[in-house]
This record gives sequence, C-alpha cells and structure tokens, in this order.
Amino acid sequence: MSADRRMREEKPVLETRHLAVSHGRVEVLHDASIRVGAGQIVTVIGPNGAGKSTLLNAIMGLLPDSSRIRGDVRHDGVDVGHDDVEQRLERGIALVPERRELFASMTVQDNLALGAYRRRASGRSRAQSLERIYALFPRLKERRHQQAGTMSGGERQMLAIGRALMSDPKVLMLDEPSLGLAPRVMADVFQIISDLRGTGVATLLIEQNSRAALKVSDYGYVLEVGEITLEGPAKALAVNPRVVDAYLGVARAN
Ligand SMILES: Nc1ncnc2c1ncn2[C@@H]1O[C@H](COP(=O)(O)OP(=O)(O)OP(=O)(O)O)[C@@H](O)[C@H]1O
Repeated sequence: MSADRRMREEKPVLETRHLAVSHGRVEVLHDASIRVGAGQIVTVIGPNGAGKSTLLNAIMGLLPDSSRIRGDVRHDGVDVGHDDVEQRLERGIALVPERRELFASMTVQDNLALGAYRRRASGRSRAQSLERIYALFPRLKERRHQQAGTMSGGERQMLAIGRALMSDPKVLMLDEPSLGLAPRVMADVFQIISDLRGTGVATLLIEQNSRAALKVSDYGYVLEVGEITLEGPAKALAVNPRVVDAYLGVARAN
C-alpha cells in the first residue's frame, strides 16, 4: 500500500487536529493537522522559526503555562491535550529535545536509567529495554561507564535517542537530531533513525536537513510561518518543485 493511502486509511498512533499555539498575542502555530501511523517515520521540514519545535513541544505538553493552545493532540485515538508530560510519557510519547539535555557528569548507563523514570507499561522490563537499546547502539554498550559529557557529538545524540527509548515509547519525536554533527556522523544518525522503523516505534522527525530527512521518511509535511503548506509521501515531496526550490536546492544541500 502506498504511504499516502496508508496515512489516510490507518488509525494514526499520533495525530494533531487544528492545533494552534499562541505566545501572548502572537500565534506561532495555526491550524496544524498532522498524522503519524504506527511504525512510520514522518518528517516536518521548514525554515527557522516556522514553529517546528513548538509543534513537538505542544504534543509533549512542554509549552510554558502562559501559552494558549487550541485544537487536539490525540495518541492512539485518545485526546491527551490535558495530560501533563509524565502522563504523556506513560502513554508512550517521547521527545528528544534539540539540546539533548543529557547529564554530563553521569555515566551513559545512568543517563539511560533516568530515561526510564516514567515509562509505558509495555510488558518489557527496564533491563529488557536497556538490552534492546544496547543492541541498537553497540557503541553505547561499549561506553556504558563513560561520562556522558566526554562522548562525541554523534554518541551524545545516540545516547539522547537511547534515553528516550527507555520509556518504551510508541512514538518518538526527534527535534533536529543532526544539528551540529559532522556529515559522516549525521549519516550514522539518519541510519539509526531508519533502523528504528524495524523496532515498531513510530518517529516524528523535525529537521533542517530536509534532504536526509525526506530520504528516511514515509511521509512529510512542510511547515512555513506556523502553517502546514504542503504534505505528501516523502518520495513525492522530495521531487516536488516547490520543495526542491525552497529546501533541497544546491545552495541548501548538506
Ligand atoms: N515561549 C515563547 N514565547 C514567545 N515566542 C516563542 C516562544 N517559543 C517560541 N516562540 C516563537 O515562536 C516561533 C516558532 O518557534 P519554533 O522554535 O517553534 O520554530 P522552529 O521552526 O523550531 O525554528 P528553528 O528551526 O529555528 O528551531 C518563533 O518565532 C519563536 O521566536
């Protein structure tokens, strides 16, 4: 079945409906409706300041109390808009924030353990989750006693993803995972994102590196000035002249 048909027909694991966010009198996200199907990788691309992080933070329940939110956030068909962050984690939503927010002086393994303080009741034990993450990231296993702050940029990103996976999420949201990474390391991180598909976790990815993001994704959205202006199967977006022109042109290729 095509990614487009699957998106329309399958019950999404994560969905926003007409989501709008205002900070004071400024509305930074307008009427954003997106869907992420089970096991899919969905990307949101768009320029700086378009509202991409705001979208992820609204889904995770991380916006400041002063922000005004309208519209719905639904997980597995349930409205989670009134849940706090811990409840959303327990339902199976996880976010790797742009700044990764690791505990630099703690070991890799202790950082992973902290990722499990709130988790979905998946039937998998914490030890099983840890083994699963070490299987996905052998490098983290090798370095499990190393301080997180002494890891390379790519390793820290792997650790941030691994820590989020410790909550056994159904949906993993990644905010700019390739930010600040050297091209070769970036390629490793995108390979990991692609490998996540095999674990059954759905991924919602926001990225400045549109080309690489569309390459690993099933479906994509373009977010511009707070609005979804285009959507479609990632393969189709990658050859859409408007996307090519604005986001994949030679000058922007990286
Ligand atoms: N707490 C806040 N108070 C006021 N304005 C905010 C707040 N958070 C975000 N904004 C504004 O909302 C807009 C969208 O920001 P957001 O961080 O979501 O964009 P983005 O697409 O993720 O950008 P980037 O790619 O640069 O990270 C920006 O103009 C930003 O300045």
